[in-house]
Order: sequence, then structure tokens, then C-alpha cells
Amino acid sequence: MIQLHDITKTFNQLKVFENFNMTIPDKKISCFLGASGCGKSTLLNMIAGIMPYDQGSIDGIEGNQSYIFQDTRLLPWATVEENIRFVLKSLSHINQQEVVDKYLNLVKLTDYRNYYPKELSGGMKQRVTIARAFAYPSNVLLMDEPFKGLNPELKNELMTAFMRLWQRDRRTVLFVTHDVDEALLLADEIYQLKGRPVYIESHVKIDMAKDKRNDHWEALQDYREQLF
Ligand SMILES: Nc1ncnc2c1ncn2[C@@H]1O[C@H](COP(=O)(O)OP(=O)(O)OP(=O)(O)O)[C@@H](O)[C@H]1O
Repeated sequence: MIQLHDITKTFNQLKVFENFNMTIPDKKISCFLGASGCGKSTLLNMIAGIMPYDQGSIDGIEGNQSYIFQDTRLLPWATVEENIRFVLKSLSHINQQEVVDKYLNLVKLTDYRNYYPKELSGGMKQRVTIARAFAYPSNVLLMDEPFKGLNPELKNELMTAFMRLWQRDRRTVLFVTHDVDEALLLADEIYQLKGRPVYIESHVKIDMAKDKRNDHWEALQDYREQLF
């Protein structure tokens, strides 16, 4: 598990975290909800090791991480296939073509492998980002609003693609969203964060099988009530 101990993080005068503690389980999907600006991206960035903190420690991150940022960050000069291949280039022990093909197929982009990012819709770009993050054999996957700004149909399609990938290959996922429904459909653990400084206002574990949740929407609402 990932453990945050007494984390303090200040931006100029702004104390976003003060003696913040949290334990995040392995091989589960943990979801972070909270008002805009409360500190969710900062939390992911500190866990990813791309943002320093002032005090405290973060333990239990083993192996590599993949990060799906709010903006897709695809390489504009590379095709869909090359974007995925790019993150695999240091992995000489795997059959890279097989991995690329597998993940392109899972996000249903095989026919678009030779397209450049500028030739894709927003949702297609998101799918490339998700395929790329999963293709890389990371232990921890960090996602900052990966389904943001998509129409409901596409969001459903992407969430299904994500679930399909996760069920095959269970990783520790840390997932930031504003959308409670996304959290209720995908998460094993939901943390409702509040600030400032950040604290955990509520923490709910959802033990319903993920593939049954769409059909048991009413039962899921009990969890929503526990959150607020
Ligand atoms: N690099 C930075 N420099 C100064 N202040 C920052 C920086 N990054 C974040 N902050 C501040 O820290 C607070 C938390 O920001 P953060 O981006 O973590 O929030 P968030 O919960 O992810 O917001 P959103 O849901 O809108 O993405 C905000 O008040 C923000 O202004």
C-alpha cells in the first residue's frame, strides 16, 4: 500500500496540506473527489514524485508509474502507434508490436494506428492516452480526470475500455475526478477531500462487483449518501 505520513505542502503562503495522512491500498481503484482547487492534482503529483513536498514521507510506491494527465500530452509528431511504442522503447524483453496491437485493439483504435494526434477527436486522443498508460507495464497508474469534457456516450465507452483493461491486469489506480457517478462506477475506495488544508471528509469502500454496477444503480446510491 501507499502511505502518506504527515505531508505538508505550501505554495507561497498557501498551506494546501498540513500533516496529512492517508493509506491507499494496492491493486485497487482509489478515487479522489473534492472541490476545484482543494489539492487533488497536487496530491497525485506528490505521489508521482514530480512535485516536492515540504515535510513528511510517502512510502510504498513500488515499481514504475504511468500518469494520465488532464491534458493528453501525446507527441504531436508521432502517430497513434508511435505514441504507444515510444513508452515501450526501453523494454527490450517484450514483443513491442504485440503489446501495441493488443492495447490498440482494446481501445478500438486499430484502424487509426497511422493517424497523427491532430487528426483525432478529443475522445480518441484520450483513448490513445489510456492505451499508452496501460501498455507500459507500470505498477501504479495515476489518472487526473481522464474522462473530463467527453460526451456521455464516449465517456461510457472509455470507462468500459478502462474497466476492460483494469480487469485483465489489476494495478493500483489513483484516480481524480469531479464526477461522483464515475467514482461510483469505477472505484473500490472513494475519498472525499476537503480543504484547506486538505482533510478526508469521508471515505467509502464499494464492494459491489464493477461489472454489476450499471445494473444496480439504485444500490449504488447508498454509497453516494455515505459520501456527503
Ligand atoms: N505550482 C503551483 N504554484 C502555486 N500554487 C499552486 C500550484 N499548484 C497548485 N497550486 C494551488 O494549490 C491549490 C490546489 O491545487 P490543485 O491543482 O492541486 O487542485 P485540484 O483539487 O486538483 O483542482 P482542480 O479540481 O480544479 O483540478 C490551488 O489553490 C492552487 O492554486
